[in-house]
This record gives sequence, C-alpha cells and structure tokens, in this order.
Amino acid sequence: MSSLSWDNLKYSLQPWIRTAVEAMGFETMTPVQASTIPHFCANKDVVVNSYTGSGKTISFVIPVLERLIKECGYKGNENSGDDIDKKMKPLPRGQFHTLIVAPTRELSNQISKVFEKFIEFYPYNNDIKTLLLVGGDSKQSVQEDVQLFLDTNASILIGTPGRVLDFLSSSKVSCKACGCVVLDEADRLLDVSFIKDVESILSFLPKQRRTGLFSATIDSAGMNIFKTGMRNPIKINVKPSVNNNGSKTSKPSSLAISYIVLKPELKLKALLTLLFKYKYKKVIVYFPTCQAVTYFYSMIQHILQILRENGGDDSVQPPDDLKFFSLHGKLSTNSRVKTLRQFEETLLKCCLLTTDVAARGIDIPDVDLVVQMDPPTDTDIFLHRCGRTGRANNSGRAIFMLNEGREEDYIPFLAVKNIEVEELENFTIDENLYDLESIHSWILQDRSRFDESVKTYVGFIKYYSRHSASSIFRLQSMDYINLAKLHGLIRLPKMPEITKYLDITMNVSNRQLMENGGWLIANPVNMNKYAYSDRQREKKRLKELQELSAVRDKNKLKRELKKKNLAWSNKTETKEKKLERKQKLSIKRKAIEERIKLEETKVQEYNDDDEVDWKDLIQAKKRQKNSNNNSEVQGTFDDL
Ligand SMILES: Nc1ncnc2c1ncn2[C@@H]1O[C@H](COP(=O)(O)OP(=O)(O)OP(=O)(O)O)[C@@H](O)[C@H]1O
Repeated sequence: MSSLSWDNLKYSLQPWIRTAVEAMGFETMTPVQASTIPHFCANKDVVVNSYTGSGKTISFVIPVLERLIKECGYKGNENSGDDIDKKMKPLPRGQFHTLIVAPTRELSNQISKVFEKFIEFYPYNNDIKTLLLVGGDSKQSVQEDVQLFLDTNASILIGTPGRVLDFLSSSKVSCKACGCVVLDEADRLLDVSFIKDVESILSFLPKQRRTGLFSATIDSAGMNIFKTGMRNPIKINVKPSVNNNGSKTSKPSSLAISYIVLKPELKLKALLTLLFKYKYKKVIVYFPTCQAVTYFYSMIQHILQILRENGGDDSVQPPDDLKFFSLHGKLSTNSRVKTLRQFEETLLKCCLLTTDVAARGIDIPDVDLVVQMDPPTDTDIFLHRCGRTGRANNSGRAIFMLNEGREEDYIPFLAVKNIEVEELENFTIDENLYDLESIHSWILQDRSRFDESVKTYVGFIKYYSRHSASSIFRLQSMDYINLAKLHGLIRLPKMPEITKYLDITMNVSNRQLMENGGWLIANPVNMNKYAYSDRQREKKRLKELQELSAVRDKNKLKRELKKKNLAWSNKTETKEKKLERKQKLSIKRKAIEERIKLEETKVQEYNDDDEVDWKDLIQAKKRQKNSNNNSEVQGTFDDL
C-alpha cells in the first residue's frame, strides 16, 4: 500500500536510519510505525495499542535514535555538512539519554538487539552505546553494571524494573539528561507486580521528558497510565483488519486460533500427536507453572526414549530431529538467554516448553505453532501467547486445550472479547503413544520424581484457583483423578480441595480410593522404602527417618509427623495467601478501572480507532464534553 511507503512518513528520518530500515528488508512501514514515529519523534508522549507482531518495537526504536541524535549532539544528518572528524558533544560521564523498561530479561535482551542492528548503520566514529540491565545472575552485580555504564558512556539503557531501579539508585548515575522513557508491555509494567518499582523509576527521571507506552493490550492498564506522568499524550490504536464477516477482531488475520476439547489425561498425548504427526517446525508450548515445565520436560524425554528404543508402529515414532528446550523464570539469566538463542537458531524441528515468561514480546519469526496446555489465568495473556506466531504477516496457528465440561464456556467468553476461535478439525489424538503404567514405573524408579509429580499437580490446582474467569475455571468442576493421570501420580496428595471433591462425587471407586489411602496404583508403595536415586538425598532421608523412629514421646512424634505430612496446600499457605491477596487486589483494581473507563466512554464516545488526546479526555471528563482530536490510522498490516 503506497501510503505505507517510508517516503510517505510524516517525518524526515536521518539518512542512516533510512538505510538501516531498507537493509533490514522492511520495504514498507507497518501501520503502527506510520502512526507512531512522527508523533514520538516530535515532542509528543504516546500511548500505543497495536496487535501482536505488528512492529511496535521499531516504532519506538527509530524515534529514540532520532531524538538521541538531536538532543545529545550526536552527528547524524549526512546532508548537514557536518565534518565527520569534528568532535561530537557526548553526554557527560554518568548520564544517559533514554531508558527503556520491559517486564522480562528476554524481552529486554531482544530490544537491545534491535537497537544494535540499527546502530551498526550509524556512519560515524562516535558509536552510540546501549547498556542492558537485567540482573538475575551472580556474575554481574549492579556495581559492575554501573562501572560498565561509566566506562562505555552508554546513552540508551534497557532493562527490567528491579534491576533498573537498583541501577538508578546508585549515586554514580545521574538521570539529569534523560529525555525519553519507554515502557514496553506497559500494561504489565503498570500492574500490581511492577507498579511500585516503575513509579520509583519514573520519580528519578526529569519531568521534562517524553514518555511512550506500548502494548497489544494497553487498555488493561486502565487509569494507571496516568501514573507515568505523561503530558498531553496521543493515543494510537491500531487494530488488525476486520475479518471475513466484517466483525471486529483482536488478532491478526495471519493467525488462526483453534481449540481441542479433551479429558485432562489426554493433554500430553495430544501435544505429542501434534508434534509427531504434523509438519510444524518451530513450536512454543505454554505450561501453567515453572514446575510443570521441568516435570513434563523430563517426562517427555522418558517417553521419547521408550518410543525410540521400542521402534514399533511408524505412526507413533517421534521425528528423529525433534529437539525439546525448556525455559522458565526460575532459571538463571544466562541459561534463559542461551536456551532462547538455541531455540531461535536451530534448524531442527524443535519445541520450547515454557511459561508466561515467554508470553509477551518475544519475536521469533519462524514459530509456526503455539500450544497452550491450559488457558492462562489472565485473558490478555491468551492473546500475547497466541501472538508468538502469525507475526509480521507470516501465517501461524495457535492451539489451546480445554477440559471437557465447564471449560468449554471459554469459547463464547473469548468471542465476547472479539477473539475468534474454531475447533481443530480432523484431529485424532494418538492414545497409544504411551501407557500410564510406563509413567508409573518411571516415577517409582526415583522418589524425587514422585515429589516432582505431586508438586506439579498441587501447583496446577493453585494456579487454577487464580483464574480471573473464575466462573468458568472452577475448582469444584475439576476432574482431580483424571488430572492426576495426566501427571502420572501414583498417589493423590492430601489437599482439602481433593477431599472435598471426593466427598461430593462419592461413588464406589472414589470411596475405595479414599479407603485405599489415595493410591492410584494396584500395589501401594512402602513409603519408608521408597528411595531417592541421589545418594546424598537418600542418606538424608534415611537419617531423618531414623531420628523419627527414635522419638519415644507419642505426642512429639505426632507433632513431627504432622509437620512432615501437612497438606501440601497448607505448607505453602503463606506464599499462596500473599499471591491470592495480590490477585484479589488486581481484580478489584481492574473492576474499578473498567467502571471509570465505562463512565469515560459514556462521556466522550470517542472512536477506538482514532488518535485521542488524553489530556483533553481528562478535561472533557471534567467538563463532560466530547473530545474532538481525531485522525485516521494510515492502514493495516495486512496490506503489506
Ligand atoms: N516495517 C516492517 N516490515 C516488515 N516486517 C517488520 C516491519 N517492522 C517490524 N517488522 C518485523 O515484525 C516482527 C514483529 O515486530 P515486533 O516484535 O516489533 O512486534 P510487536 O508489535 O512488538 O509484537 P508484540 O506485541 O508481540 O511484542 C519482527 O520480526 C520485526 O522484524
């Protein structure tokens, strides 16, 4: 579409930036770039809402570089007659020009790479330097970050909230020259988990600066966007093109979202069928918890080993080149970055098992399938997860699994949010891929696997209880025994939720199960003899066992045993209660914001697809008047 030609951008770019854009193969702008770059390059704060994979990163990277060149005396405009050897005016030591904050280390790292790609085209000797502030590794302390900053004179800082805050708190860092701040995935940065840090970060920065907020779900930030101290911001809202039947949609047309309804115990078999039988090359699979990623990763390795050793029917053979990776927030930064790089670079058929740590912002263009083992607790995340495929007009498929029964209500729930989904057609799960007994034997080989299976199972139940769509995802409707089969549990853990469930659904087999101590295998195991394969761990366990058997005082023994056997849910109670409180607070906050938003909409009735002057909106709210600052977005990404 000719209006998206870079020549038509309503701002004149530095020639080297233009060269960079062309060299990277970006023949035309995306709509969000066409709409955002001119405003953010000029003296405007921006609030940008644009769907996943629509090119938001470059829509702030270019303005940041443009502003930096102008405001810090970097040479840039080749036509200005600047002498290449003329001394530039660098920022004084200890000062920086731009701060970019992103919620995860992976995303910060990715943004810094995009900057680096552009900077390679900067034609002068006085390099523009960036500095990554992500923490999480003992290798590099904040002091070392500060020293690196002083040594390199970095003018663009990119990092996660915690580490950025620590960095800015150093007396050696001055924020005086900071002229621009960007919050990428701003709704996440402004939610309960980050807002305090973000507010503190912003309080360090000069008031006379430009602010840019970017996300595919910015509306979820509600009124919190005003906590960023923006001045007269422009709202840019880019929607994907309307779908075939002309109705609104929240996803790009290059992305197809499908679902599978099944019994929980079949989920892993469904995933493996998708991976073994279909031609998807690069797949991301979302699990609910870090524990689940680790546990199912090792269970899959075990299944692959059995399948490869046994040969057998061709239809159930995993492809030879299929490689699995695992990534979650409890791993070190180094290993997270390394795994993501390997996943990105491998030419083999590969599958990344991960959590929501890789749900937002991650850009790996050739991911052709995203699988969600369960819907996320927050609907916004659903779109972010799906959006890891079908990016930049490349086609992609996202598949999510729903347990039979009440969870099927999630489909109309998504429709209300303009998220179109369809049932996955002609898909048959290969139920013979592996049998439950082989998983049980694997667990019985090592007590640590038993511990992991129980932790993962309990973690899932806790996760489930935190769903924001709690009328659909109800603990009372959960099939706990079938879920236990998915996890390969040999025994049901003691949890009030499960006891309640077994009480309610008391049928003959459940009664037997309860009388049988919750064992899900034919021959209960003698727990005293159930050993860890790790020698040290086993030694420790045996020692503790011996100490317990030496306790003569019956009451003391009872107390000790109680401590050891406390219901899993109670053990983690304080941590869980904290999280629950946070969750409740967040839901309450969202409800209040929704109400305020609704009131505002009534007052202003502004058009979603237009740019809106937010300061005017506030004034309009006060005066109960309509805002009149409207202009059209320049096109849709599908036109590229
Ligand atoms: N003008 C362009 N033409 C073609 N491709 C582009 C253009 N601009 C960006 N891209 C590519 O589009 C992909 C998605 O860009 P980006 O990661 O910025 O999306 P996003 O809108 O931030 O998505 P998300 O909300 O998921 O983070 C990247 O691979 C990027 O290289």
